[in-house]
Amino acid sequence: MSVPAILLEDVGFGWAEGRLALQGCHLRVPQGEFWMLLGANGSGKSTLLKLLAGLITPTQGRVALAGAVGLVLQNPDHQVIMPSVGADVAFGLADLPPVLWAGQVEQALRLVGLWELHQRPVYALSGGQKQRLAIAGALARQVPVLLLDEPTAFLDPAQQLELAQQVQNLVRSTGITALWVTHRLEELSYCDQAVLLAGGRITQQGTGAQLQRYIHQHHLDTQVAWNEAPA
Ligand SMILES: Nc1ncnc2c1ncn2[C@@H]1O[C@H](COP(=O)(O)OP(=O)(O)OP(=O)(O)O)[C@@H](O)[C@H]1O
Repeated sequence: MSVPAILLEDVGFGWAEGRLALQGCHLRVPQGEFWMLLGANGSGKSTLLKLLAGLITPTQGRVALAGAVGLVLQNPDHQVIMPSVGADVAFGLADLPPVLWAGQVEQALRLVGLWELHQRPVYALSGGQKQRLAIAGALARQVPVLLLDEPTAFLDPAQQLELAQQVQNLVRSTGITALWVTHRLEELSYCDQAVLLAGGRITQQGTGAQLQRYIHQHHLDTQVAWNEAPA
C-alpha cells in the first residue's frame, strides 16, 4: 500500500485534563485525493486540523504526513496580509532565494485563476478570490498537503460551491492532497471521501453521497452540537 498523505493512528488529544476533544481517531488519506471532514460544533474538527498542522501534538497515538502542510483559515483576512495579490504570495516565500519567487508566484496564481489579477490590491478582491489567494500562498510553497478549515464560512452560496469545485480541480491537476472541514452537506458532492466526527470520534467514512444519505437518514444536523457519537 502506498504511503498515505495523512495518517492518524489511534489519535487522542485533550485540551483539559480528563476530557478528550479527540479520541481513538484513525484516518488514512491517500495522496492526490480531496477529502472532507464534517461534524457539529464542538465535535473536534478544528482540533484535528491543528494536530495535522503541527500546532498541537497528540496526547495519544501517532500523526504522520507526506510533508509540509498549507493551512487555509475560515477568514482569509486573517492570513492575507500584503497589499497586493502578487506581493501576498511572494511574502510566503521570503525564506527562498528571490530568483525562485517570480516563477513560483506566477505558477501558483495561475493554478487558482488569479494571475490576471496579480497587481490588484487585496481589498478589491471578492471573498472567494481572497480564499483562492490564501490557497495560492500554500501552493507557491509547494506543500503536498492542503488543510482548509471551513474555507467557505464567509462566502455566499454561489462562491461556496465554486470554491469547492476549484479545489476539486486543483487536486486533480496538481496531485496535491486536500482535507476540507465543513458544516455544509452540499459541499460533500465535490470530495472523493468524507469522514464524520462526533464527540471527538470518527464515526463514519464514505463517499460524499454516502455521508449525505447517512446524515439525512439519522436526522443529524451538522450545525448543532451532539455530544455523543450517533448510534
Ligand atoms: N484552545 C482551546 N482550549 C480549550 N478547549 C478547547 C480549545 N479549542 C477547542 N476546545 C474544546 O475542544 C472541543 C472541540 O472543539 P473544536 O474547536 O475542535 O470543535 P469544532 O468541531 O471545530 O467546532 P466548530 O464547528 O464550532 O468550530 C470543544 O469542547 C472545545 O470547547
